[in-house]
Amino acid sequence: MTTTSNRNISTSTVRSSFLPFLAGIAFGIASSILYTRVICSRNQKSSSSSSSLWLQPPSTLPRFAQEILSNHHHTNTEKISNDDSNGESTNASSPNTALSSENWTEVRLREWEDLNWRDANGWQGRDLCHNPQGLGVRILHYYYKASSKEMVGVVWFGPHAESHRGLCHGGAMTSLMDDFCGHLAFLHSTSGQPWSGATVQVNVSLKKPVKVGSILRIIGRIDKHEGRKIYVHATLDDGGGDNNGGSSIDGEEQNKDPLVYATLEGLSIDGVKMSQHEDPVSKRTWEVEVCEHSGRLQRRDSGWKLL
Ligand SMILES: CCCCCCCC/C=C\CCCCCCCC(=O)SCCNC(=O)CCNC(=O)[C@H](O)C(C)(C)COP(=O)(O)OP(=O)(O)OC[C@H]1O[C@@H](n2cnc3c(N)ncnc32)[C@H](O)[C@@H]1OP(=O)(O)O
Repeated sequence: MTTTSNRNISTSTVRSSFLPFLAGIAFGIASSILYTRVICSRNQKSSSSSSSLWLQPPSTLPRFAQEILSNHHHTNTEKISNDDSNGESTNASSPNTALSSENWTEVRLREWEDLNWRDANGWQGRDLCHNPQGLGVRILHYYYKASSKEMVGVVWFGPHAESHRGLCHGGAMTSLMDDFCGHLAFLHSTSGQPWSGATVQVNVSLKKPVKVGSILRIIGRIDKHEGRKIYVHATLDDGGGDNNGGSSIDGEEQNKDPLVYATLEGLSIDGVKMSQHEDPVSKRTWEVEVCEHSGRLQRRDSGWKLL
């Protein structure tokens, strides 16, 4: 009898001390599940929204960029030559007014777009300014006009160009200027050889901080060609609209004076053979033709015809 009652007492004591313990464990598990679900989903939401915002340029480009793109429809084919006419008008107007002309050609290099081809043909990595997956500074489009030796580009400053909080590194702007100077010089090069030339001076004046995520315009021209020296002037600006990743759609914004972020005085040397490959890739030529998809005139390298 005594034994039974002792057992009953001890069982009920165990139960009464275990129940709160079990309840505590259950509560703990439930709260940690709840915490994980709520907090993680919140984190996932914020990280997925930031990645969709930052990992690609915005799908709607600012007005100036849309205008640059829409002004380059063309229906004629023409054969490339290294003289300045190229069947294009000889209007030596300022870069801004020249944008209304149809005689700009989009510049396309296979090594910027076809990464498998790039890897198979001796490149070791990705282009600093033209990597289609790049998150630093990325040139989305370049247009060249041989008659006036001008070029214009649409540029995206991605999340990996950041320096000060929310603002881009001056080196991102300078890399862009280096690329612009090199391309303008090589497009105009007398040698006609691919990748034959080098930028030797990039004097960049940084005028305003660029926000991460901005889409800006780079526009410039060859000022002087003295022997092998090609002098380039360029401006990085907002194209006359809102620079914050998308311009205002109303017409007033469009007519504002462009906000200048940086200017370049650059020098490239024509005909320098920087890399010593001797293969069909190094013997490419520029070709100007209408793109079968967009109907737009393009200046692209003949490497598109190589396997
Ligand atoms: C065809 C279609 C198919 C498609 C093909 C694609 C085409 C590609 C198109 C687009 C791609 C564009 C990609 C652009 C990428 C951006 C550009 C870069 O990143 S380039 C890499 C960074 N730059 C360097 O690494 C240079 C380093 N420097 C050097 O290696 C040497 O300085 C070199 C080889 C350039 C010197 O060349 P020397 O020896 O042939 O020439 P010397 O005689 O020294 O100079 C010639 C003239 O230039 C002046 N000069 C040279 N360097 C100078 C400097 N730093 N400042 C001022 N003047 C300089 C000299 O005083 C001389 O002038 P005086 O003729 O005597 O009046």
